[in-house]
Amino acid sequence: MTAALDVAARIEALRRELHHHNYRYYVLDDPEIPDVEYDRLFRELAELEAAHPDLIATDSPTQRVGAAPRAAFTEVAHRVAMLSLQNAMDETEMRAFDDRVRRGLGVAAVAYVAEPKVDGLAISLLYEDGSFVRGATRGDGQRGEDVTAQVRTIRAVPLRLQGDGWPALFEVRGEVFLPRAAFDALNERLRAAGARTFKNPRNAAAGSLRQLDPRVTAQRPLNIFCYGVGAWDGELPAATHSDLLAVLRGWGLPVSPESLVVQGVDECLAYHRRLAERRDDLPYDIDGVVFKVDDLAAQARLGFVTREPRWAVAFKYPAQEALTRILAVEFQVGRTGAVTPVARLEPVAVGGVTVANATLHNMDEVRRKDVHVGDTVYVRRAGDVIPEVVRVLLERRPDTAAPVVPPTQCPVCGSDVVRPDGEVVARCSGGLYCAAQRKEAIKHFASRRALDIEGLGDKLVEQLVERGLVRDPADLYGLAVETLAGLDRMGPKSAQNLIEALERSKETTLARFIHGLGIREVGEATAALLAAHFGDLDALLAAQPAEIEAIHGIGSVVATHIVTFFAQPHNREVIERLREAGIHWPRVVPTQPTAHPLVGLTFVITGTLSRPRDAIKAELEALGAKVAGSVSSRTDYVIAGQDAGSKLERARALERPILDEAGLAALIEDPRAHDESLKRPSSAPIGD
Ligand SMILES: NC(=O)c1ccc[n+]([C@@H]2O[C@H](COP(=O)([O-])OP(=O)(O)OC[C@H]3O[C@@H](n4cnc5c(N)ncnc54)[C@H](O)[C@@H]3O)[C@@H](O)[C@H]2O)c1
Ligand SMILES: [Zn+2]
Repeated sequence: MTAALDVAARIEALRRELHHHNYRYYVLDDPEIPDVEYDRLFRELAELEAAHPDLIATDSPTQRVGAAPRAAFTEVAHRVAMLSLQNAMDETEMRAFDDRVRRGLGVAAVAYVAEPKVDGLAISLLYEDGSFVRGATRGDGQRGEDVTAQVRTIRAVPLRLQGDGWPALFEVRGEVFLPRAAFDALNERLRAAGARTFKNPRNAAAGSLRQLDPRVTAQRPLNIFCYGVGAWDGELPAATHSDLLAVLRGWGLPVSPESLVVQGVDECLAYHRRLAERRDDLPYDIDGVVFKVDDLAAQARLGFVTREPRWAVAFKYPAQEALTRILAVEFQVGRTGAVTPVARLEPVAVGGVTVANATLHNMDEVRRKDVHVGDTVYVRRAGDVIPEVVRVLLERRPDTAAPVVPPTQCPVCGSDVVRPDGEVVARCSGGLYCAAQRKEAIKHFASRRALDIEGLGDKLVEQLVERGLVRDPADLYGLAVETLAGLDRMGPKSAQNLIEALERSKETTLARFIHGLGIREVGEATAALLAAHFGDLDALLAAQPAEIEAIHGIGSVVATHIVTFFAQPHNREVIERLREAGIHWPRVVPTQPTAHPLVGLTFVITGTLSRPRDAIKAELEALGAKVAGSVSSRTDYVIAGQDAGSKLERARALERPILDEAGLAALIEDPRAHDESLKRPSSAPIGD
């Protein structure tokens, strides 16, 4: 007695739950749980109902299709019901389907049409005298939503048919879908706008088509494949489903290029396997292959059960979405120091592979999705992209769930992690030392505009780091000829050349050295300003943020980057070792507030430069110079960019010194050059 009551209660609970999920899925296009979870509940209900037929109710989710139309749309009554499909989850179930079909028809083998089951939503297109007149969603199978205006925005739907021979009135059915790339782009836009994103392309297609404002639909590049017909005036112009598809194609209706006639169940299985291999490469999501009895007369003999035809089956692929638990959130350090959260998952099968990690992008994303360690999450993996945590199931959060705490220290090297205001990405500040950033740091240090180590190309740096010969830029100066000569594509000669280039690079300038350290956002110009201001490295190492920020042309964010960089003990160690290796530079006379190197000099700026003229003007004024609007005999320097016109001509006529941007950087870096140039007669202009 209690057992029977328990069953009835369980059936009731399952129905309530499934109704709720149907509403989220079909009406809101925003499912709470992945399909596999839904299917599990659905199967449990179907089994209980099969064992207790007296408890079946006509409003049970097992007896119906989809959900009733939304009241906001005009309702459309389907002349021929739009049904669902029976499923086969594996080879055994696929063979069982074929057995039922053969027994039903009393034949030894059956020809089927194979069609990819594109993951979108079913649509009915009504044509009258060759013109598109109405589009409708499936709804609950009997009544759908009138989406004519929305369907008109889909370019692939012909508003007027080609050729001839169509009946006065007929209905074609197909699947509207959103290609995966368009789905990614759409979610990106929604995320940027702070709006709710779609879980997958299917929900995005349904949500886009079921927009009350067709202008919104028009912005989403929906597509369609037609796979069948509904109401039809008169005789069908074909005896088989494959011929019918050919007729539709001839009228200009898009049919999947993958559809194919296959003979018997073994060819069905082979087709299913072949398409599985290409699943990730298709530009749209598919969740299986639909096999349909090709002979239309045979289809009619087989007929229907409650919610699905007996002559078709959806042979499913492994689901691309699943539920699992977050065991931990770890932080990975990228090549350029970006620190990214990664979820370690209880391993789960998604899209045919076992997934144990999923990206969480950045801390903003972690907060937006409210991810806690211990949470049950909805993960998705489609195409060849990294699996993603789509959503947290808050109702399944355990009491022990812990918020994600971003690290303050780099998990690789222990340096401080910083995240400047307004930036999304947190970064490790141990650029010179951090193992995750090694290759990039050394490549930059050796580059032409930094220490200019000739012959030390990217490939060679990679080799040196991968073989453990070099861990930071200072290690370069301890390399021996014999070690280098043993590397790929290196001989004794090139090894010797590299050693000599390393030797030459030791004689550099302070600005190049600062630039070579690879401090975030410190490029050549900023390095030159720092060198000019501080004069020597120790003064810079001891500088407070306020002093750096006071230098014209350097903002607070960059000042923070500089101070944080020099505050890392590991970075300092590398700098010390570089100095011990013998790297040196000519002393720079530091800029004193009272003795700016350019005090009293007048500049004129003309032409197009790499930075706004105002920025250069501000920089010059900070160094004590005046910037004038026109060239005269009292002009000390003319800074000329691209396409300079009359001012440049006048400077030449007056024989004033002309500098390009590099010349200006050199002057700021080493103001003594100015004294030199002033000693020269001003009749020797710099530049051409
Ligand atoms: N996650 C949730 O909360 C939730 C809720 C409700 C339903 N669902 C999911 O929806 C599915 C059930 O929905 P359904 O009844 O629409 O069935 P279905 O999607 O499994 O199969 C029927 C549909 O397949 C589509 N289709 C694609 N290609 C086709 C082709 N070549 N020929 C014929 N049809 C083709 C049509 O739209 C058709 O309506 C299940 O996978 C279920 O998990 C999920
Ligand atoms: Zn680090």
